[in-house]
Formats: sequence, C-alpha cells, structure tokens
Amino acid sequence: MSRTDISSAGRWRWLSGGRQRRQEEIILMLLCALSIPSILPFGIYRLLQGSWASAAVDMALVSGMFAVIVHVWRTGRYQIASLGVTIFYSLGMLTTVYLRGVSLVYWVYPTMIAAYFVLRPTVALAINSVGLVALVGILVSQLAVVNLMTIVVTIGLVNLFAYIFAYRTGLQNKELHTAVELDFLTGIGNRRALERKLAEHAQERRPHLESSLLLLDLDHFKQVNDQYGHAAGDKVLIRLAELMRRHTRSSDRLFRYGGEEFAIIASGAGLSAAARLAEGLRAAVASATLLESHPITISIGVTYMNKEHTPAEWLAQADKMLYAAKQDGRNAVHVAYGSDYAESL
Ligand SMILES: Nc1nc2c(ncn2[C@@H]2O[C@H](COP(=O)(O)OP(=O)(O)OP(=O)(O)O)[C@@H](O)[C@H]2O)c(=O)[nH]1
Repeated sequence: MSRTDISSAGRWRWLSGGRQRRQEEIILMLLCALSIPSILPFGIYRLLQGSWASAAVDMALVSGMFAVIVHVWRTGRYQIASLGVTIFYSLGMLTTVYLRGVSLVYWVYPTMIAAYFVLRPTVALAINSVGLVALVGILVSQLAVVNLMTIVVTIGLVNLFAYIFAYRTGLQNKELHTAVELDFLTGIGNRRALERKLAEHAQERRPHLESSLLLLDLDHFKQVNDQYGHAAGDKVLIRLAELMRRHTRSSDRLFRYGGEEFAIIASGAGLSAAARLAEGLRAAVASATLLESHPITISIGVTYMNKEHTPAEWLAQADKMLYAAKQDGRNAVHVAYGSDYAESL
C-alpha cells in the first residue's frame, strides 16, 4: 500500500470498522445515516398527531436506511443497495406527497439530488424522470397549471444541473485516476496502478480467473547510464516498455514500479504460460537493439498469484525469483515452482 493510500485509509478508519472501504460505500452509509435524524423527528411528530399512514412511511424509510447501513457495513456490497435506496426513497417521497399534498413537495429536491451521489448520473436521471412523471400524476388534480409547471421546471432544472455536475465530476475523477496511475516516462502503469491491480485480483471472487506476476529488471543498467548518459538510459526504458507491449496480450497489464524495474500481470496465465511469456520476453530483449552498440538484457522472476497468498507475498515471491535470476548470471528467468503454487511446467 502506498503512503497516500495508508494516510487516506487512516482518515476513514473510524468509519470503516478497521477495513479498507470504497468511497462509494462510505457515501452511501453516510447518506443513509444523515437521512435517519432528518426523517425520524417527522415520523415521531406524525405518530403523536395520529397520522398513521404518514408516520408508517417515515418509519419505513428510517428502518430501510438502517438496514442498508448494516448490510453495506457487513458485506461491503453497495451497488444494488444504492439502487434500492434510491428507488425506496423516491417511492417514500411520492407516497408522502400523495398522502399529505403539495406542501411536502420540498422533499423531492434533496431526494432527487441524493440519487446523483450514489448512482451513475444516467441511472439517477432515469429514476428521477420516472419520479417526476409520477409526481405530476399525483399533483395534476390539486394545482393550477402555472403552479404545476413551476414545480416541473424547477425539478427539471435541479436534475439538469445535478446531472451536469455529476457527469463532469465523474469525468474529472477518471482523468485524475488515469494520470495518477501512469508512469510519465513510458506511459504504462506505475507502482500505484500495480498495487491497485494486485489488490483487485486478490478480491476477485471468480476462481477461474487466474493470473501470474512477472517482475523484470534491466541487467547492469547503471553501466548504461554511466557510459551513455541518463537520456540514453531513458530511451532504453521507453523501448523496453514498447517491446513489452508488443509481446503481451491486450489483457495483460504492464507497469514500471521502480527506476529500471517493470512488472506484468499476465491475465488468464497459469504458471507454465507465464514462464513461456517470460522466456519469450527475455529472448526478445536479448535479440532486440534497445541501445545501439550496447547489448541490453533483462532478468525475470515469475510467480503464480495464488489466492491463498496476499499481494505482498506475490511481490516478495516474484522478487525472490528475480534475485535468483540475477544470481544465476542475469539474462535469465526464474519461476516459483513448489507446493505453494498451483501449476508446474
Ligand atoms: N535513465 C534512467 N535511469 C534510471 C531511472 N531510474 C533508475 N535509473 C538507474 O538505474 C540504475 C539501477 O542501478 P542498480 O540498482 O545498481 O542496478 P543495475 O546496474 O541494473 O544492476 P543489476 O540490477 O544488479 O543488474 C541506476 O543507475 C539508476 O540511476 C530512470 O528513470 N532513467
């Protein structure tokens, strides 16, 4: 885990129950948690007034929010819960307006905006549009056309602005994520991207999606820098990344995780396929001209990403193999076979 990840995880630790949680989970739980004190007093007030139907709607909303918090807290699953909360909230809001009339239409605005916090903008817009049509159906007999139009136009504008804001924020987040995870020199993933991909694979529940990890290191790269200069060294790094791209599948993920250290997550590759890929890469680099008048070679350590082990253990195992390849005289591939690993050549 990078230092930034550790510090942001620390910031949310009190909310996460000691577990690392996605931002979406926390937003959904916070939204539900804030809804409870916002709705509960009205539910109690209506109970005291004897407005049983309205009180029942309020109490159902409060109980629903509480159930969602418990579900997301325990399972970490937020996608279906987000959709469920939005639909549940919208139905509650419509029922309240139906039961108590137009004076409660103010609840429509925060309810609809909340949808953009927990759902993709297009899904939120679709649900809110259906909600708006239903609202018009409820209010059409109670209001003059001009008043109904005012409500429709203001709700429409609130949705339009919320949609544009959510869409732009999503786009910026995506761009930021891409930029933060790219190696500026070679254009492949950086260490942060590698750590995220390893963590994702560790959490992947489908057992047939196996992968292997290759760690590659340029041999005697210091000599290249010392003899030809840093710019020539940079050119070698760029050319090596290009060669790696050509020799891997589009589903494989490439990273520069250190100065002259690269990694590949070979998707769908068991240990034998990964060993063949590593050997092919080693031979391709040895026979390519990455630097004119100077032979360039790489050493590679390979390990199977066994789900019984952690990302840190995969990295340590591959690093051990890389070290062994260096000890073996370099320009070599070492593969972690043994009882710990699922496959052998
Ligand atoms: N040009 C360039 N050089 C880099 C970059 N990052 C690290 N290096 C160089 O990579 C070299 C790594 O040297 P060492 O760790 O001694 O490894 P080595 O010379 O490759 O030796 P072995 O790994 O043992 O084969 C150093 O000279 C670093 O300056 C970079 O971004 N560009």
